[in-house]
Amino acid sequence: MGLLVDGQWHDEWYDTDKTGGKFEREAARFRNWVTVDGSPGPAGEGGFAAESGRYHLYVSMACPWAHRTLIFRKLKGLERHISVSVVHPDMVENGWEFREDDPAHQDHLYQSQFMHQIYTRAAPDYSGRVTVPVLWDKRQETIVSNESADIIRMFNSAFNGLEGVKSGLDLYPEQLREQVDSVNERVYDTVNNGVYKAGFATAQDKYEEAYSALFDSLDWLEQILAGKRYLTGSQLTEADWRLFTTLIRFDAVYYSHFKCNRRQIRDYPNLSGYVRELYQVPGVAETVDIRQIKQHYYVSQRTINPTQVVPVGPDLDFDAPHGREQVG
Ligand SMILES: N[C@@H](CCC(=O)N[C@@H](CS)C(=O)NCC(=O)O)C(=O)O
Repeated sequence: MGLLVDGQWHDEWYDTDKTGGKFEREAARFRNWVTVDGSPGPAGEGGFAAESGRYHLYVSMACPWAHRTLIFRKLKGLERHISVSVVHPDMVENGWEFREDDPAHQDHLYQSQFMHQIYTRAAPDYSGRVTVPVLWDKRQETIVSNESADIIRMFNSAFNGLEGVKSGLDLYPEQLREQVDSVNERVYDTVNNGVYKAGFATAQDKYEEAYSALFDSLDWLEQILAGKRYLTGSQLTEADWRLFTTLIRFDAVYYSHFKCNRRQIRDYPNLSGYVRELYQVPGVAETVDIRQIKQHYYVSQRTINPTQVVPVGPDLDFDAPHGREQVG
C-alpha cells in the first residue's frame, strides 16, 4: 500500500493522524470523459471519442469501485469493444501489481510489473494514490478517468452506437435521475465508503460514527426494499448496481474485517433477497470472485490483519431463490 509523490513510489499506509483517526478518501485526479464524438464531457478535456478497441480497463476483482465498471461493461455488451487487465489481489509494498507467471493477472498492454507504472506513463510526475479502476486510452496512451462513478456513466451511454451494444438498456434514465442521485449520495457516503470509514478508522469515535451511519442506512434500505423491487421502483438502475458491489462483499469481509458487525446482510430479509436477485442477473455472477475479494482485504491490509490469514467462511449461496418476484 502506498502512493506516488512526483512520480516516485512511496510505501505508506493511509495517514489518518491529520484527521483525528478518520479515513478520508482522496478524490480521483483523472476526470476526462469518453463521449460519442469526442467533445468534452462534464469535466476534463475532449478528444476521447467512443471507438471500438480504443479503450482498456484496469481493474481488481476485489475492488467494489472497479466491480461497478465490470458490471456495466458486461450488462451493456461492451466486452468486445473494451479490453481488460486484472491486477493481482495482493496489494502490498508496491501497491497493485501484475504477475509475470500468472496469466490471469497481467498487463495486456505494456506488460507492466506495477499499476503505478500505468499512472506514471500517463503523468510522469503524478502525485497521489494509485487506484483502480482506470480507463486507459490506447490511442493517446493516457488515463481517461480513474473515477468509477464517471466511468459507469460513460459505459451507460457513450458507446451506444457500436455494434452489439445494448443501447436500449439505460441504467441512468432521465426521469429517474433525481432519485438515483439522491439514493447514491447517501449510499456512497454511509455504505460504499461507510464500510471503509469504519474499517480504516484509527480512533474509536470515528469508527462508531461510521458504524452507526452505516447501519442506519442499511435499515433505511431494508425499508425501501420492502415496498419496491429496486431502489427507485420497478426498474434496475445505476443506484442498485452501486449498492450491490458493497452488499456482495459485506458478509465475507466488511462484517468481520471492517468490524461492521451489528448484522450480516443475510439477516435482512429484503436486502438479502435483493442481493441474490442482482447476482442472478445474467452475466453478473461472472464479475463476482469471492475468493479474490477475501484474499485482497485480509492479505493486503496488514494494519488490520497482521497475520494475513484469510478466513474460510462464511458459507454463501447467492444462487438460492431470491423470492423478489412479488415485491412492488
Ligand atoms: N474514487 C475511486 C476510488 C477507487 C479506489 O479507492 N480503489 C481502491 C481499491 S478498492 C484502490 O485502488 N486503492 C488503492 C489505494 O488507495 O492506494 C473510484 O470510485 O473509482
